[in-house]
Amino acid sequence: MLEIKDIHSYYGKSHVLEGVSLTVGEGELVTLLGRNGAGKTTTLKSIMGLVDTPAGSIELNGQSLLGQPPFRIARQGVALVPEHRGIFSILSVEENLQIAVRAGSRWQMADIYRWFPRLEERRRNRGNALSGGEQQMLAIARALLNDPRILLLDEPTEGLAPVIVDEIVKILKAIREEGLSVLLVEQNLRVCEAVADRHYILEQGQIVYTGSADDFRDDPGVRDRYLALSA
Ligand SMILES: Nc1ncnc2c1ncn2[C@@H]1O[C@H](COP(=O)(O)OP(=O)(O)OP(=O)(O)O)[C@@H](O)[C@H]1O
Repeated sequence: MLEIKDIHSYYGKSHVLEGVSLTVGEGELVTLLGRNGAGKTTTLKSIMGLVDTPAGSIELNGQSLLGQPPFRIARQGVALVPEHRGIFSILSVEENLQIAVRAGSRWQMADIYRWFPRLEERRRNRGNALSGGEQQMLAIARALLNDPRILLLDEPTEGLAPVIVDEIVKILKAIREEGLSVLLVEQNLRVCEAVADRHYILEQGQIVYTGSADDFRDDPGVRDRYLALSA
């Protein structure tokens, strides 16, 4: 499905990703962990064509994404939900969703309201009247309406109250059950362990660990070595 091999990414002269390789299989939910500044967001941006990635390869179902403009990458089935959510604050929830609806998409408004009853309750509220958790749900819902083949999520639970985090976990599990592939950047280990099939850890622009959910759970040393400061 998604196959990244040995990518190098830069901000100007600053060499941030130094040979990152990872894969996300069909229907797999994979997390990308690591301390602040490790390069997690940059990895998602590299997939989406938003940073300079002059070396390596990025393929979705065998088709190269590298070097294509972001709108083409989106059309090929990659959806990014960025950390700052990217919803329209002056539009209502319903309007935010309507402009993302695509004819022929696997998911339509009715599906979204079934998955996110809270968004249906709030459908006439403007984006800027929503809580952080509701904004996050709206951003995920908009991405789903685009009918992606893979969803890239950047810290969807950051700054949210525990009860809302639980709702996001439920949504992530539902997305996984639908068979959608997901690459999740997340600092909350409880969330990662609740939903993931596999984990990668990034450190200073390099992958330093990869393991199944079971391997990761059974090896607390990994956490101490690579994540202790941010967990
Ligand atoms: N627009 C930018 N211009 C220059 N350097 C940047 C830019 N964005 C990020 N960086 C640098 O790239 C490195 C990786 O940043 P990145 O945001 O990918 O890390 P991260 O693992 O997502 O961390 P965080 O959890 O803090 O978001 C950091 O050293 C950061 O300072």
